[in-house]
Amino acid sequence: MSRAAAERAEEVRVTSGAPTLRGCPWPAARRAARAAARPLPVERVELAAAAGRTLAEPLAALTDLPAFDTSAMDGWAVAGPGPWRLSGRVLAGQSCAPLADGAAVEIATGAQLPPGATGVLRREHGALTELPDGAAQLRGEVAPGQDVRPRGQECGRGEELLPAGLAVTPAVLGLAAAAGHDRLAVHRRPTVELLVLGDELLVAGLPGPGRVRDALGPLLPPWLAGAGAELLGSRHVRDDFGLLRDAIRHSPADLVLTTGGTAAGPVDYLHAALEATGGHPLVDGVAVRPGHPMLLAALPGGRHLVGLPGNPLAAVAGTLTLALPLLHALSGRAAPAVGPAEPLAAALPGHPVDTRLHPVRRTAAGLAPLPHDGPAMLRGLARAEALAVVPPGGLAAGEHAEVLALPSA
Ligand SMILES: Nc1nc2c(c(=O)[nH]1)N[C@H]1C(S)=C(S)[C@@H](COP(=O)(O)OP(=O)(O)OC[C@H]3O[C@@H](n4cnc5c(N)ncnc54)[C@H](O)[C@@H]3O)O[C@H]1N2
Ligand code: MOO
Repeated sequence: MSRAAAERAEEVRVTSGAPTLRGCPWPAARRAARAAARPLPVERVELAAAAGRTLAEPLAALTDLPAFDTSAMDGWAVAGPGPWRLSGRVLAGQSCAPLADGAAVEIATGAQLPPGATGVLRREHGALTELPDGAAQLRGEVAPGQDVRPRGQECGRGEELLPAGLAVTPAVLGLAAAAGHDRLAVHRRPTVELLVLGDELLVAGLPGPGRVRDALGPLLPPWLAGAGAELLGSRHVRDDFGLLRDAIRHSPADLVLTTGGTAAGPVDYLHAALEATGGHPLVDGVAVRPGHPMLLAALPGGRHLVGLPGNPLAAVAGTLTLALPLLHALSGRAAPAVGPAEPLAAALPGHPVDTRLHPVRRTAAGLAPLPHDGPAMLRGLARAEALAVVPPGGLAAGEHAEVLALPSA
């Protein structure tokens, strides 16, 4: 089969996929994005390469932690009740001969406790005197087991430390190393190509008559990276049907993310380009403000497209509603935990039928709505900690709102 014929066959398959949700309720759109993809294949990679990916298997301890009885303080390991006769020293990384009752050895934090030791006397709590034979005698109070981290205190060998589906953060890397891992089983990173549409956009300098700065080219990549994606590239595509069609058709990315061109303006070619490339809309418009023209589509070759509206706050809504849930699904990442609903410090008016997403900050009085929340504005978002989810009809002051955390970068 020629490449063109193969592409056509694939296009037919995509077109006969799931039904299109049009103008669907906001919660259903998020669920549809999450359900649109399966996790990418599993790879075993070195720890450094696993950062930012997602655990494909539960992380089990390969050893007891600590792996040996450990001194938690600098001082002396002692055996039995005092006073003790002092001899020698054991440092971290060294091993030491057994201690008989009445004996003590100088010990460093992290050193292996000698067999027979019953506790550790901190340096600042012990007093040394000289015995008639010239040896040192140690006095002090030590409870049994004091300042000892016993073997297996944190976990036993084979114990599950973390579940699959967790993002590999720096803390996860540290724990994996501590527990004896050299490599981790993680999902392949989803790849993304960002296509920024709009002839009016400037990438540098001052906005001028009819010209606006591209706000989404700088805003989106850190969020995509934070979601575990690999950005293959970010480029501007002129308002030209053929250029957009070809950019979508030939993108090698798992997710083609576009900004602008979702509505019905004279040069809004996204829907037509999607159709021409054999894409099948899964979600076409969502009952949410801002952001209602956002869309999600299946593309030939198992790829996906998320179309973010051009207005920057609407694009953010589309990112949170469609792009990030899809990326989480591809990465095999568990959905971020939804926090408890929080009380509002002031009323948040609603849309008659759509969900609203409103930038908020947490204050002592509750969630404070931020001004400058228009679809074309980022001033409110830039100070926001989260977006409050406002159901149709709105919420009064004191009522509780679900909050959508802004993604980490
Ligand atoms: N007749 C209708 N017109 C519009 C509707 C509608 O329902 N009926 N919806 C409006 C809504 S809501 C939105 S949101 C926008 C969506 O428009 P597009 O996705 O087609 O985006 P553009 O037309 O290309 O741009 C809209 C606006 O955003 C600015 N923009 C675009 N990209 C960027 C960027 N990267 N950085 C900063 N600003 C950007 C662009 O200059 C426009 O001002 O459609 C409404 N119209
Ligand atoms: O999605 Mo539009 O930005 O609601 O105005």
